Amino acid sequence: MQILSRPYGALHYRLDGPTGAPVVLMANSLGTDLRLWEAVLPLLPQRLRYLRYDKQGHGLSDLGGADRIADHAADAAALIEAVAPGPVVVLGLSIGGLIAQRLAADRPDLVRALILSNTAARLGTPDSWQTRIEAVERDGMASIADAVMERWFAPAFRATPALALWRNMLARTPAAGYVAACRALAGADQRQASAALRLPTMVIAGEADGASPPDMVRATADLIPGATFHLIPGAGHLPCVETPDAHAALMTPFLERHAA
Ligand SMILES: O=C(O)CCC(=O)CC(=O)O
Repeated sequence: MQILSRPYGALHYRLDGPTGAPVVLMANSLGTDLRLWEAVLPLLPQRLRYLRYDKQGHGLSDLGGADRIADHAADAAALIEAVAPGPVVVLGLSIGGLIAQRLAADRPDLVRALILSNTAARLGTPDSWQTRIEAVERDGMASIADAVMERWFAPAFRATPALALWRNMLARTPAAGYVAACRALAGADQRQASAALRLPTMVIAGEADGASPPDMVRATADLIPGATFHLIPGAGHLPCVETPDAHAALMTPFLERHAA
């Protein structure tokens, strides 16, 4: 297990791939840990190195209490500086995509190109996040799990035995870590900063995504000059889990081109 020391404690990460190869940083969604990428990782170019991590308050990382996306972006910057010779390609999914956009805005020296999957420059509303925070604080993580599974996955995947594992991952996320990340999402509006981004960017949506529907994702692609928009038919919020072949097929040419 690999650990980066942060002021609040340990940040758990994992680096896979050939020593010295160009690095791709992968930033997870809300309520998931670095296992999010396990199905898609073997399908991506094997000449590259993949740096995954558990954002604070998730997986094996300590709870930092960060309630701003900028704090999560600072963790990502520290990880790149410690582990990878930046600039790197950053792949962020959902809140991970907001972290990626913030990182590219705050530390353009560390980011070579962006893949923004199932995300937007603004996700939900402060009120919708407050409602979710109150539900978790009152009734615990398990109380929101069924509704979240419906937003994460299309019906066909929800009928498979694998659903139980993803439900468990969510339900076992520390409530305090989840709530802190919800607070960061409530305050996150990257629209102005992302409109000023000037780097190669691909944006991916899932046709059946109930958390970041295609129109919302497309609006963010339209905001970033030169960004390309791609839709995965039948995919929900986590195409790296549900349709890894299609997700990898879209990302591979971009990675081959931009991960120097
Ligand atoms: O997945 C994320 O990072 C945030 C978007 C969301 O609300 C996903 C969910 O439905 O839990």
